[in-house]
Amino acid sequence: MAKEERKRKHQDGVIGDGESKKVKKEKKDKKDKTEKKDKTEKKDKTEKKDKTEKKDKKDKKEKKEKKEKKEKKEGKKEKKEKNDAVPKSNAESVSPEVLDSKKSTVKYEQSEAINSYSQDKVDEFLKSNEIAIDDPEQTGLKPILDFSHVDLDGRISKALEKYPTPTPIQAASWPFLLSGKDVVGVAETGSGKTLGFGVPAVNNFLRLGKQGLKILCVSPTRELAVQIYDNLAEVTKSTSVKCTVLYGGVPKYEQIENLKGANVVVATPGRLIDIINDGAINLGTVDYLVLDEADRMLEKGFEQDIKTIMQNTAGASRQTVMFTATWPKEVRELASSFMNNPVKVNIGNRDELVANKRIEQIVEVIEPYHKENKLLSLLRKYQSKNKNDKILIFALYKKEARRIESLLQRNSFEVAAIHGDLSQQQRTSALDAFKSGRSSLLLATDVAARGLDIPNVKIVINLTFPLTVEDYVHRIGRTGRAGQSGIAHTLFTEHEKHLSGALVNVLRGADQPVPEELLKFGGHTKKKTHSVYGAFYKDVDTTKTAKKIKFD
Ligand SMILES: Nc1ncnc2c1ncn2[C@@H]1O[C@H](COP(=O)(O)OP(=O)(O)OP(=O)(O)O)[C@@H](O)[C@H]1O
Repeated sequence: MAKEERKRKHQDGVIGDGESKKVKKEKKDKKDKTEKKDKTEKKDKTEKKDKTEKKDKKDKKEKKEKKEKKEKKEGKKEKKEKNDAVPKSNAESVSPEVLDSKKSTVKYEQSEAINSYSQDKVDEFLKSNEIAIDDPEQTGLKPILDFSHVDLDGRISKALEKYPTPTPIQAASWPFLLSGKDVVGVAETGSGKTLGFGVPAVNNFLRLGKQGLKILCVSPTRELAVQIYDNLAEVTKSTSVKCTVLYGGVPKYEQIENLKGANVVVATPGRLIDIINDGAINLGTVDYLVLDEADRMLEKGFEQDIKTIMQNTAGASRQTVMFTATWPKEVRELASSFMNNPVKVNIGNRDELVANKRIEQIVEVIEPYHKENKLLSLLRKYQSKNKNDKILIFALYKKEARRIESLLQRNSFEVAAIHGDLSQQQRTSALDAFKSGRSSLLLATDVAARGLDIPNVKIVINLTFPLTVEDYVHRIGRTGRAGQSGIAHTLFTEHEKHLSGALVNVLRGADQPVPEELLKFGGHTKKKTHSVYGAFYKDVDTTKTAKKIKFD
């Protein structure tokens, strides 16, 4: 097992539920394999004869399939040539637009309001919001600049009333999602991605009079699954659409009961597969599948689960949607193997790893043994400014989290904690206390790094740097959400020096100051440090000589 993967497994909740089951299953599979081997050898002899006969048949079949494939390809090429004939900048001429997607039932009509605005206006909007759209079919669909520009079911529009305008990721991705296209949406943390994929899903469900279980959204952590569920339940509250959520750490019975009549399921992969194996859910009708935090879902720890889930859904007629704030090159190929000609909507230059620019990033290079005292003084400093400012502290491992939790308690800090040694009930109530403001300090492992939308987190403190710089971007993204500002204060030690180059790039990319001490690790910058993410570093200035930090 790769070192990084092993490290991940020591973290809590980041790896999917049902991990131990997986190991048991592997053992069982191994045993079964040895038994099977003897049988197979005997069988092989008899089969050899049959095979020769079958081979001839197979060859004929393959020839036929090849021919069909070739014909199909030529057909596609013809279609592409047709699309290429529509100039990108001349999208108005396609209006009024009724786009039949590959999913025959889905229709999206570009509204008069959208048709009436000029390409210059569109270009200006795309430019000022740093939106890049890569549409392989060149449909020329324009972004929506206002909620009224899209014909949403009235009950959904009502749920959106509290928001003034669509966020850039919503504006740019909705036309494609409503058209039934596969979409990869990459946008900064806290930029409204949940409604980005949720609203079109529910709208098409209602508009097309769908029935049964149609929408499945898979998320890497239990807390995030619950949050997505809450969002979708809010959007659908005055409709007959039934949403439900499946996650581990709590009894299955009630969740299975709730599946009856569900149209939308939000789930963590481990519990979902468990319920598939119980035969208690049929995903065969699912035609809208979302991977939230998609890069995380495609990492090795989840990859096989995702494949299993995909195989259980409606296949060819499935619309597949992946949303994320970080999109390392290394997962893109795998992602595209699950998708059909996806449209890529990129907000900000997300080909590079970029943090939310509204977050003030402070990085202090310190000696490891100073970390705990430093944490205490930081907490005093930030709490003296405003006692009620919410502060989220990240530790790397649950063992560390436990130690820090008691350190804080000994020093009279009231802290809620969320890590894998706690029961799901304790995790949920700690998160609730922090969300509601009853507790202004939350100590967490990376189980809380991704996706959690906690109002008014003012400060994120990284007590220990995460395993990857992507995780860093997600962690600090718990502040500065929905247009607000925030502070991320990171303690960086020699133990993480292999990530210094990547961190320098993130700081520079967000116009943040780079401490001298961090640059001094420059000579140690490695090109590849994570088995999945691989090299995502730009070159950094390594001309400064590295000064070795001494440890006692
Ligand atoms: N159109 C909108 N206008 C203003 N706020 C919005 C809009 N859409 C969603 N929001 C709010 O923005 C906040 C962040 O949204 P969300 O949790 O979907 O972010 P995200 O992009 O998924 O972040 P992450 O990458 O961390 O998962 C939420 O509180 C949500 O209610």
